[in-house]
Amino acid sequence: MSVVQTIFLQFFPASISPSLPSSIPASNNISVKFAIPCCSLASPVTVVNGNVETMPTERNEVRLGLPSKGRMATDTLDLLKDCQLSVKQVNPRQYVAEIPQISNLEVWFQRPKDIVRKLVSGDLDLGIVGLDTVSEYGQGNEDIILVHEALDFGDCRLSLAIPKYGIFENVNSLQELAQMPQWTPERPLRVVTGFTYLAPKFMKDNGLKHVTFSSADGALEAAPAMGIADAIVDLVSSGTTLKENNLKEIEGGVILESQAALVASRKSLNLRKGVLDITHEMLERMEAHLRAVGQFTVTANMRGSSAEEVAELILSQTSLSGLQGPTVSPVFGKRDGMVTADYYAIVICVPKKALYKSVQQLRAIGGSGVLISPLTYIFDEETPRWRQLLSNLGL
Ligand SMILES: Nc1ncnc2c1ncn2[C@@H]1O[C@H](COP(=O)(O)OP(=O)(O)OP(=O)(O)O)[C@@H](O)[C@H]1O
Ligand SMILES: O=P(O)(O)OC[C@H]1O[C@H](OP(=O)(O)OP(=O)(O)O)[C@H](O)[C@@H]1O
Ligand SMILES: [Mg+2]
Repeated sequence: MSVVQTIFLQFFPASISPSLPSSIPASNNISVKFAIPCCSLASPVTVVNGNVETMPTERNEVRLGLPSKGRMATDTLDLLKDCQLSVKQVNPRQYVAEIPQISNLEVWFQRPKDIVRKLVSGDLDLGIVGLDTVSEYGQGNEDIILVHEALDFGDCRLSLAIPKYGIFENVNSLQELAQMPQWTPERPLRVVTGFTYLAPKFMKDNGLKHVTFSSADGALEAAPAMGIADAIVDLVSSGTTLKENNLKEIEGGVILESQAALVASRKSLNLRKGVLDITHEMLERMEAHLRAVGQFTVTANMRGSSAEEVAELILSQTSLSGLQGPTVSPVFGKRDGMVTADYYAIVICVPKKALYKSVQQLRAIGGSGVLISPLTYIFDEETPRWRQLLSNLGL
């Protein structure tokens, strides 16, 4: 990690821009903070990697935005709980809370779209929201960084859907939809969606010309049957809502795949004290938990004349190799006054789907006293996502 130097300079507003950025080489990673005396309106600026950045609003606490309601709210709290991060909310109508395990962190409950907006405005530093919301409301803003893009809940896809009936009966791909003679400048394809940024962008990127959009917040699936629209762009998970409303997805019609993600403001990571450390801790806890989901530790006793012999036996079985090979330790006993190891205890890590097969294979090679317990965390040496985040920040 490179060193970030901080230089405090005093200056008057008129002298700010011309000389500073060019005098600082981009590779030097120098952070320059300006204190502006007698001028409460101007924000301090910082130079990171040669770029001038405005300091987000002055405050000391780090802020994490969590969904206040809707289907993501409970799952988000459950994930944090599984990471031993308990969100303490005094009462459900209060929008601020704390996580006692992480000091100086404020939790703010907000609607998902507002979490993204507030990350962009600098009113939040971190957030947990769906990737669909990040893309729709972040609109490609480079200040929003995906810290963990796969939190393993809120899985859905943003998809274009059309009726199964009428003129669409034999239309099964985006290409076929685009080539329908019905769509003209006078009578365009009418699409209803809550994704008013992503949907038009997708249609444009895919060369669909005669399209108009209207927006609605919910129950979009009713619009085609009501005659209000020809097609919809909405989230699909199980596909039940589409099916129940006689709609279908088409080939090439998936706009994006989504699940919950941990996101952060680049500015906050670069400039606000404590944000990078808190992000690191949250990322480590989340990765350790998510890696452990569905994994079990299996311990058993095996008879053998040496640890190597037992290890060889175990490694000869396809379902018993574990995360990094088996741990084999001697179990000592006393025979004829001599301390000997007739048994070896083995410990392996097995995914849930291979659990029963592993037990069968262990028994087949002489394993006994098989104990199984679920894994809570797997902490790796250093998470690739952390390295990627640092490199993304130029650190
Ligand atoms: N059917 C679904 N299955 C799984 N995840 C979904 C589904 N629908 C939405 N999501 C995920 O949950 C997030 C929140 O959706 P939800 O419907 O709770 O709120 P919203 O409709 O976006 O918010 P609001 O009601 O405040 O406008 C979505 O952005 C998406 O990531
Ligand atoms: O494929 P499915 O599993 O049927 O899920 C898809 C539905 O879920 C979401 O609606 P939600 O239930 O959030 O209601 P909303 O329209 O009020 O947001 C989405 O807008 C779809 O309507
Ligand atoms: Mg919804």
